[in-house]
Amino acid sequence: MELKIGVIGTGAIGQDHIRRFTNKVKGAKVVAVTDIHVERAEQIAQEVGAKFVKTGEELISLPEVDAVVVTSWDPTHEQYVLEAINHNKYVFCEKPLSVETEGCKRIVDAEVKLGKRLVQVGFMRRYDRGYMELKEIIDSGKLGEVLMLHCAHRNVSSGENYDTLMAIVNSAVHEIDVLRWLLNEDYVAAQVIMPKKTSNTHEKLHDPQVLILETESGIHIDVEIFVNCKYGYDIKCEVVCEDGVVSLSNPSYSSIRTAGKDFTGIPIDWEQRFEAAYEQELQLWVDSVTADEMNGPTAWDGYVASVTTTAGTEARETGKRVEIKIDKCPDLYK
Ligand SMILES: NC(=O)c1ccc[n+]([C@@H]2O[C@H](COP(=O)([O-])OP(=O)(O)OC[C@H]3O[C@@H](n4cnc5c(N)ncnc54)[C@H](O)[C@@H]3O)[C@@H](O)[C@H]2O)c1
Ligand SMILES: O[C@H]1[C@H](O)[C@@H](O)[C@H](O)[C@@H](O)[C@H]1O
Repeated sequence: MELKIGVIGTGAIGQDHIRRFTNKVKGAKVVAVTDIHVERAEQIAQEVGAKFVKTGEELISLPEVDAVVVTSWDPTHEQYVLEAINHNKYVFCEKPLSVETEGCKRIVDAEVKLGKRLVQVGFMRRYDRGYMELKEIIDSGKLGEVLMLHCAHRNVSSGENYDTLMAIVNSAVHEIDVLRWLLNEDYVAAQVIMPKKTSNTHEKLHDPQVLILETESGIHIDVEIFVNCKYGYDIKCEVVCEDGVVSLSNPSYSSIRTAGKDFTGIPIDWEQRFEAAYEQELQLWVDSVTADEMNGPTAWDGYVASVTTTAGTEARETGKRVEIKIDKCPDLYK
């Protein structure tokens, strides 16, 4: 039996996910879509044989929709996730779970009240082979204790609507989630350094920024966020341990050597860099919904990410080291 999915938001990643559900993921079918950009959504609905509906609320209430995917703009996520929980339906929500920590908390409270986990957050890096290998090496203890992590999150360019706030809330949120998963510990403090601003940005965006995090055991993490780096989509993560260093490398299957130089490709965007991770993420989500048991990144992970990004924002605004205080984790998420 196929899982029948409704997708809210048929923009860039919404279309990518619809394509994956249609062509790659086994056991699922997109049966309904909605977007405020009606014409495009209607066309996509027609292409995949789905129904177009006018609103997210209407889509969630359709009896033929078993599970919901939220790929609309950040500020709309919370309302649709809460609505799906009200309808007792599984929901996959792209990050961030909510633009406010209080919003994430409302979602966590709704799940706790229901006594069941229905939400998965789109932190796809946990499904990337590179990060999985780093985790395996760290967990094996072969290199001793982890001491420091040096990371970079570089995008080729950012749009006019991408502002200073988003560097941490929209981009570094991926590192915030995946590094916590990698190290199996939470953060205790954040600081932000604002280096010299690139000329390839606009007035509302200070680019690059450096986010510094400290974990419970004292591990130091620095994350460079540079979203107009121009040359490629470059995600770096170097883990410095007591007895060695382990680093992420970009997936690359060939290189060219000529005229005394060695050229290796760099992915151009997140879609290319994390293609395999997105596919695995959605396949495992479909499998877990079908088995009626969630096992991906939870609403609690979305909440912790939000507490951390909020502390990062405060640290940037005040120029101070800000402590990160996380509520007690409810039993539902242990
Ligand atoms: N995991 C990742 O790597 C990743 C990558 C890209 C985007 N995202 C997240 O996915 C979301 C979408 O990003 P995008 O790049 O596809 O943006 P986008 O602007 O291309 O698409 C968003 C779509 O949502 C629609 N929309 C907005 N409000 C709506 C509403 N109330 N009801 C229905 N449709 C609505 C817009 O019309 C648009 O078509 C964002 O939250 C973003 O943070 C995650
Ligand atoms: O929304 C996108 C997306 O999450 C990408 O994975 C990230 O690299 C970008 O910086 C961000 O703007």
